[in-house]
Amino acid sequence: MEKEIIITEVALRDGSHAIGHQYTVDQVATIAKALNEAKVPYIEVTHGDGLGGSSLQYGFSKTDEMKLIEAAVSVVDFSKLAVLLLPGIGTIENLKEASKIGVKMARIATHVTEADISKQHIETAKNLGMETVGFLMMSHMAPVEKLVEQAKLMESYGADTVYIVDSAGALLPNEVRERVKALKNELAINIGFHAHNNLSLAMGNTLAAIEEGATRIDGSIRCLGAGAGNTQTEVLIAVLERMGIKTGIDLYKLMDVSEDIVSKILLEPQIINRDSLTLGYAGVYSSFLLHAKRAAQRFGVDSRDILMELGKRKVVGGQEDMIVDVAAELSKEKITIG
Ligand SMILES: CC[C@H](O)CC(=O)C(=O)O
Ligand SMILES: [Mn+2]
Repeated sequence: MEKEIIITEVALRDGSHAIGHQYTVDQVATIAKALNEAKVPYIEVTHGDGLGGSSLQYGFSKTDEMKLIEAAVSVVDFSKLAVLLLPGIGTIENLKEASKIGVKMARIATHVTEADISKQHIETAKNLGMETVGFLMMSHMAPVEKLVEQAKLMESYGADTVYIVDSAGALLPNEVRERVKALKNELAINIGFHAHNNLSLAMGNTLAAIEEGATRIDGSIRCLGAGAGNTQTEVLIAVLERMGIKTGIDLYKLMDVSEDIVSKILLEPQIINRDSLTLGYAGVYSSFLLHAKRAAQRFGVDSRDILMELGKRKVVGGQEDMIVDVAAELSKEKITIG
């Protein structure tokens, strides 16, 4: 049977981390329109930390995300809009509002061991008639059996798809393979994969996931995502075409969106530098990058030391306040030793 891979473009959500949540209505409308013309099936738009993410803890958005979602909805006639929601940050009310605006897919994200908190949100999204995804973040932190157990919970709540999310870009190809294989064996729903390129493994890991049966794949155009970014969408489409795998996306048009539009809004090109590399090496949430850089500057310490310590303490999403605590502790040690 011919393989078909369904892509979700996440630059307008995951990429929000990389630009400090500064998207404007104009930028979102222009990019969404161009992605729609390139026939990208799903486009995700929200604050980087999902609906309701705009806050002191996660960083304030320049523009109300509902305005961004509205702008995207108004320019698409092919692509479907998706939102991310982390229970505890986003609310059922946010979900209802997004659905009313015209969002067709809800991706409910939890830490890999906390799927049980997604029940109410998955069920509500289903009742609203939305396609529903369970998004298991920081998947490298749980053994395969735990991941399967948690994915089964999301399936039992009604999720149409469960994603393995390599939030830290820390998974190795063999670890991706064993995770996808186990989920394929144990679940009846679609399996998805979301990568980060901190160890330069996003493409390799994505191909490994596809080979093991994942059919829902995330990419960010121009690599515009947290940390070193995600699997670069336009590159992935070219590779998949070479492999004879269909996505329905127009490669030339996507290249043009990357080159002519998205490159212009990047603060700096998405590269693997010492900070993003340390995220993957230490197994730290990619969205912590800018917070750690700011804390390093404020306390006069090396951002890599902060990230390594966060990795050692197994800090997870929602514990962003720990970044400042760790930086302060490291600076105190420095003064004491010095
Ligand atoms: C904070 C939400 C996070 O950015 C979701 C995601 O894309 C990931 O865990 O990689
Ligand atoms: Mn991500």
